[in-house]
Amino acid sequence: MRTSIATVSVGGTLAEKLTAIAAAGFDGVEIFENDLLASPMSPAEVRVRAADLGLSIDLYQPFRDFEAMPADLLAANLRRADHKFRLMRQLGADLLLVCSNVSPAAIGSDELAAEQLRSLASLAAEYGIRIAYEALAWGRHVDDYLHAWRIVHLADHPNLGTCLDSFHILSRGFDPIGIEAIPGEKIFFVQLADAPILAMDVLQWSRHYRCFPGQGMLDVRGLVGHVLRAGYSGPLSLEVFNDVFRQADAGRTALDGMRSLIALGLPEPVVPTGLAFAELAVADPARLGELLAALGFVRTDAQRWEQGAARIVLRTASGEPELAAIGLESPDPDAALTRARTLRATVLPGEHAIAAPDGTQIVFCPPTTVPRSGHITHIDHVALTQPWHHFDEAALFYRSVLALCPQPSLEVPDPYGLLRSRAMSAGPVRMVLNITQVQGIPTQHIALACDDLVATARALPPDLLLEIPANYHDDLDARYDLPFDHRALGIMYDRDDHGEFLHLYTITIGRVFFELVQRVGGYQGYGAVNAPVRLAVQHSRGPMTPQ
Ligand SMILES: O=C(O)c1ccc(O)c(O)c1
Ligand SMILES: [Mg+2]
Repeated sequence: MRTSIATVSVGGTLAEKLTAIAAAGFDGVEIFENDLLASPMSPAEVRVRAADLGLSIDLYQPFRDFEAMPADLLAANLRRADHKFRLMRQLGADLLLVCSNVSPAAIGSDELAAEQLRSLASLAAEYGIRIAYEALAWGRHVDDYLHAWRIVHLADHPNLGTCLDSFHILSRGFDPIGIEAIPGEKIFFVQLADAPILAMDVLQWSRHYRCFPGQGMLDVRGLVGHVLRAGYSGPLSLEVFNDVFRQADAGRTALDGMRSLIALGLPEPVVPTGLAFAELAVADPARLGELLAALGFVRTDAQRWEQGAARIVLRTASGEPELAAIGLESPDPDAALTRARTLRATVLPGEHAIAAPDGTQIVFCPPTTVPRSGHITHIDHVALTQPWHHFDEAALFYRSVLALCPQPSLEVPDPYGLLRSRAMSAGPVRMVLNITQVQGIPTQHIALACDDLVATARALPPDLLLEIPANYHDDLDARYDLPFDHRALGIMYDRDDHGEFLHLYTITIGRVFFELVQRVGGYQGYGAVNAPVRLAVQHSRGPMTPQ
């Protein structure tokens, strides 16, 4: 399948966009009109530049508010189209996207829409150009892909087909199964975008929050299946409007887009079965060793500390302690590494090691079984702080390379801003991605699963624990009648429909702190309701000093 991407999807000038898109390995581009209008390059120069970079120009877009207009506007509209066809000839593009009319002047008549689109297609044919008609999710009369297809069918012109855009179809909840009823050769173009589920006006949602397939919650993979079964053989093209991507590095965004398309073509990945270890890079392991010993860990060699299946490695390195590597138990480490390589992940020296977007090393390990040795049984989750403009990239990486399922994003108030948090999980493997724009050194934490938190907390020296304000404990007393002394033990608490969650935090050393968690029943979350209190205390303790 050929790959393409709309220039609107990445940041930079048109020239910078084309360079980044070519470097990421795309076959072609959709030229977005705004990018051309703002460019000092003439259409002919753009054509040459794209050709030099090995990119075909697959589509020019958008052409707006054309169909089903009062008869007296048709001539002016065709004149406007004629200008664009001349432009496209210089550009070397032979496909024009016409999106459904949003003008209040548009008339709700399929016959009129078909008739005017037929005139447009006839004019286009004189230039060797074809028209792809797309239903915008907020079109005035046409907002459904099957409605757009009915009009195309009615118009019955060889130079007129339809353009399917996954966002417009899936955002409105339309069933994509209907795609299979459209003859493949009448699907002239396919645009792909994902999006997080947000309750907002669909136009705002589309223009600001689209993301690459796999980064959001829409079933883009399923839609592509329908498109292929319909017999479509043209390019799969990414069309993403995203405020963050516009500001991010074009090369990195384009590569991420390419990764999302590669992932769509791969079989479902091998799912990891456990968190094998967490490795911290530390200059002076003494303080962390002291903390681990207090938590009941036993040192098994110069660098390794273990308790049950929870393994912490302290690797000597300069700088503040930070999380350097995470071990993932995989039923097939070789296959996991091959998949990562296919998805253009950075493969590191050493066995089965790759780099996550934030530089954290991920190591695929074979599963092991370990006897219990204390109350701490294994690593429950690892929380990583991401730079704000790499959040979606990280989500795609953890999903496509590591087979973790994204959970909905949460927003957590911090005294100095807002923290966005998204868990990625597969069974017992849980990672939490946090982004914050709050000034300070971003923290990372390792949450250790414990089978009796009350007993463990009793044995801990209080000066190693984060002190939780009395107001929090007063509120817990108001809400629940808990059978343990949460106040004296410094334990925080949450409950959902499936079970209970008890947790506490250690002090922060460098960038890293530990959380001890006990899940009772089938509690699904991470105690996010308590995170604002934890963040406020961590700020007041001062380890997150502004950089
Ligand atoms: O937001 C828009 O107007 C717009 C334009 C062209 C498209 O292909 C599209 O999907 C959306
Ligand atoms: Mg589109």
